[in-house]
Amino acid sequence: MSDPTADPAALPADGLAEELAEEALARDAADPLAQLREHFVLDPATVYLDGNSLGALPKAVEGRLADVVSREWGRLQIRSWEESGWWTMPERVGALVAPLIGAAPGQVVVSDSTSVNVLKAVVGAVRIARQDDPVRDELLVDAATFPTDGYIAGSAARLTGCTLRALAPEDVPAAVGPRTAAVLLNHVDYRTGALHDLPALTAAVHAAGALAVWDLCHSAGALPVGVDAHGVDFAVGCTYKFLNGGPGAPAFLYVRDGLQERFDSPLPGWNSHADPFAMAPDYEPANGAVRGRVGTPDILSMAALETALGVWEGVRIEDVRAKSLALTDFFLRCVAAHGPAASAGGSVVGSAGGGLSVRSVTPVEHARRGSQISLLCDPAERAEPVMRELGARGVVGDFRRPGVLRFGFTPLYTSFQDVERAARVLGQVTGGTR
Ligand SMILES: Cc1ncc(COP(=O)(O)O)c(C=O)c1O
Ligand SMILES: Nc1c(O)cccc1C(=O)C[C@H](N)C(=O)O
Repeated sequence: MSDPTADPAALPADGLAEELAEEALARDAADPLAQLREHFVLDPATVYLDGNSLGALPKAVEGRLADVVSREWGRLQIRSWEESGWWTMPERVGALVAPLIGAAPGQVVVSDSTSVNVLKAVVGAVRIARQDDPVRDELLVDAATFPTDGYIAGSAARLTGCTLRALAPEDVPAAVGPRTAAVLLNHVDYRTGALHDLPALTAAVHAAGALAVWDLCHSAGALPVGVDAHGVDFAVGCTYKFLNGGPGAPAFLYVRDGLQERFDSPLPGWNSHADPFAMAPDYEPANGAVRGRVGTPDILSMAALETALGVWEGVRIEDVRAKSLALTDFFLRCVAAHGPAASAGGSVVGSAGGGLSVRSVTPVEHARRGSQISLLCDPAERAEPVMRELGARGVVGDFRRPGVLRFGFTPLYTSFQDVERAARVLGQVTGGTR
């Protein structure tokens, strides 16, 4: 078997494709997480590399939803708020997400969408920063952020009277200062798959006396986050990507223990009231993670998510990370092997017939890589038809303008054979394969 850490350009050309196929088989046979794939509904004819957008369906979800619909809703009806534990689901499901992001109990609630939780977290953070120091009137945001975070940060700035400044995450330590109230950053960049240095950036934000809000959409369930260990103040994230909760599954909100009593949510709905059924005219916030709730939870989606999270029982996020890095390393090697490959600036470049080349824009260093590989096509206009053709040949990734092919790797169900096949088909589609 080839050395998995070998430089792709240094591998022998002859028989390389066969070697990689054999290596994939051997690595799947040795993979300690391999049996988890059995928990998912997967089409054997398709390689699914889009779990960074919508995770695959865990098999147990269908039965759970059938039961929630027919028994809990159909027969128990309104009694289910108590008898089926519907009312406390946001905290209960939050407690299942907590260990996956390194949070001790009582700090995570599952509720609403990530977009909505960004508003709660950013406004909440600015309000706390202002309690300590009213002069703080600046909000910093990752310039390359997923758009919803930028739009909502803009609204949060208007609501709180802050100015909003967009900048690259690596420029935060130099930019954050005595006027900064809060900084909103993405742990993993949705387009490039770059992993930002959460511990160092959080420390830099704190050194300036500001609060750090992290969007964990592309890291929760893909790698260890360590929110408690690194002193993160607020965090939000999707549950329909690497946590496989299903389309539109409710998002999570983390509020650090030490800030919970001071968290003044901009969306103080009746579900976060200390005594919701008092139906009191005045708002009195509940304590703990419940304070992040707003209105009636979406029980069907929440039930799907709760069951989906059952797959994680006994799974260590460190093992998931190790497999994720092995999968992405292997993909880069296979992509290089299936197109005439060269190494350029540390990134794999495959250039193929018809003047098409692909270049990885995902950092090579493990410490800077999430669980996806993004290949930039040159010319960019070829990316969309390439992804369409990949889909037609049973390889599902996605495309982001201007010319990025995104491939997401979910260690719970992605195999090394999936990776090898995807790269081989990509080579065929781009015209560079052996
Ligand atoms: C980084 C990031 N933040 C937020 C979102 C979206 O959140 P919502 O579920 O509210 O659409 C996504 C993906 O859709 C995302 O990738
Ligand atoms: N949430 C999505 C949706 O409702 C439709 C299509 C895609 C999505 C996504 O999750 C996109 C994803 N956040 C991204 O990284 O691009």
